[in-house]
Amino acid sequence: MSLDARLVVRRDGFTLDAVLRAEAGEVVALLGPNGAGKTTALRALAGLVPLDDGHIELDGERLDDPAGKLFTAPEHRHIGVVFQDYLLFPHLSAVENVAFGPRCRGVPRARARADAAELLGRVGLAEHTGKKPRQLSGGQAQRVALARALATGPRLLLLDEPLAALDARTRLDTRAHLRGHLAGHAGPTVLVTHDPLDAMMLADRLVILEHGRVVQTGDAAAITSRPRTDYVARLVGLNLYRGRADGELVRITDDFALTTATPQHGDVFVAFPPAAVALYAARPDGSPRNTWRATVAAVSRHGDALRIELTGAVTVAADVTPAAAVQLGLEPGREVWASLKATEATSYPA
Ligand SMILES: Nc1ncnc2c1ncn2[C@@H]1O[C@H](COP(=O)(O)OP(=O)(O)OP(=O)(O)O)[C@@H](O)[C@H]1O
Repeated sequence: MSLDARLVVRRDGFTLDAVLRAEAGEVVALLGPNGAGKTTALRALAGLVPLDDGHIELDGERLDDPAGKLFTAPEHRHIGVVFQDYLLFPHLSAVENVAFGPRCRGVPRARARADAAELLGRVGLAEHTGKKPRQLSGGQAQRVALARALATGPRLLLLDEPLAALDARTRLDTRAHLRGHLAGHAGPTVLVTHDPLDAMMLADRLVILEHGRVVQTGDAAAITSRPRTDYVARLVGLNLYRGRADGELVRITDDFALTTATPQHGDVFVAFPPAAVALYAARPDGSPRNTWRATVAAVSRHGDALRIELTGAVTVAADVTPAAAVQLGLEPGREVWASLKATEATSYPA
């Protein structure tokens, strides 16, 4: 069971053109900012938005192929979908909601109900099978929606912002459970989210979508250590620059260069965490490399630290302790010296 798709959907002022592949049992997260095209991609996979070009192939079977005028209706795709707001039938109980799909496919009532009850038990809702959606908490409704999507034995499972409707506390618990439930699905899973934590905790692989295009793909470790766009760098909290490397020296602009720990040649990215940037009132002694003058543009709270946005030869974020911020008098307009250890800066081919 595998998914092989190139999704092309054209709209006024927006084009989605994304290649998406997922293996059996693999969970792929489509992650991107608002308007990147995540929902459009998911709806195209589900057959709710027709492709303008490209193809969708599941288990080697072509579902959609606009060039060959092939389109498979949503109900014939064998795809399970968990929508963002779950879309449970309000007048049906949890067990009836889950049994609905199999009943529509001709499974006898008693059998469908027994299977549905079994599925609800698996997602920890054995005690709640008779409840209507309005009698369920957000986290419980989410699990009913998941059980309903799995009830027809789908070849592909799609989840649209599966945790977005939940409060922070429920989200934490549900995220942990959801990961386990997804592992029980034999086919590929594609989930859409704009929350990097959801993506990294739930998915085996991340596909980053920006402006309708795939800009980066890889597992969480690869993406977080080697971001390739500003969006991804901000997501994982790294400073990111493009430059030209000649050995350890990377020229970022005409009058700014950084020394890194990783010799490269040609076009590269340079990344380092804000905590690797140290700030001083006067030019620090003994560390001539990677030291530059900067001006504080903004100060904000970031966990236990303060995040200092600096302008100057380059724009950079630095994390300092509140004590250091007070000592240095860090406030917008303050001039400081910034310093970065070469061992903290990584460069990799662009
Ligand atoms: N039915 C539609 N008709 C025309 N344009 C649309 C339609 N739906 C979405 N769009 C546009 O397509 C683009 C992608 O939207 P989409 O909802 O897929 O993005 P998204 O990544 O899911 O964003 P969000 O995280 O905000 O849900 C946007 O520019 C949006 O305005």
